[in-house]
Amino acid sequence: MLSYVLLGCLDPENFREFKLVKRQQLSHNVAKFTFELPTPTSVLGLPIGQHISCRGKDSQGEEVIKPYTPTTLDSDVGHFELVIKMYPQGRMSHHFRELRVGDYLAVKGPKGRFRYQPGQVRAFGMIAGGSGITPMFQVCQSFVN
Ligand SMILES: Cc1cc2nc3c(=O)[nH]c(=O)nc-3n(C[C@H](O)[C@H](O)[C@H](O)COP(=O)(O)OP(=O)(O)OC[C@H]3O[C@@H](n4cnc5c(N)ncnc54)[C@H](O)[C@@H]3O)c2cc1C
Repeated sequence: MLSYVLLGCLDPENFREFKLVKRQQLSHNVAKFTFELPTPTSVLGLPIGQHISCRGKDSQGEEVIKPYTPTTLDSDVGHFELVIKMYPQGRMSHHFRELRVGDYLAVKGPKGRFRYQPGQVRAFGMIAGGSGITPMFQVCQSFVN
């Protein structure tokens, strides 16, 4: 775990820019965004159960910062993915709707108090709605791995 923190690409104090390399539409208002890490062996450095802050501009050009949970783990090297539901009038949704391959996203983290250690508990109960599935998906993936 410590090595992930040391080698991770996140900075809890400053935003860092990551390049969008793939955008895949999953439904009419949900898309998967794949961002490149600095090297093919880099890890994001996000403890399981934690999230990142993403910074963008709304339709008025004003800065907006919102939390998101990558659906990838640190075992996925060289990239990380975000699955985003875009709301018609959502402020950060506007930023993601406009984001094109080759653009950069400003990200800061890790954020959050919950930290899951594999084997920490015998059973997990989860309740999630809509895009709230993303943190659950992250923890579920770590069970499977
Ligand atoms: C820990 C955490 C992790 C998260 N992870 C994810 C994730 O992985 N993926 C994901 O998609 N989301 C995730 N979210 C939710 C995310 O942070 C945002 O809340 C979400 O993307 C909406 O932000 P927004 O700025 O686009 O919408 P907002 O601007 O906050 O709008 C929210 C709602 O209000 C409506 N609205 C806004 N303005 C108006 C208006 N003028 N008139 C009428 N309606 C209006 C919008 O249409 C929308 O339905 C996460 C949240 C948390 C707390």
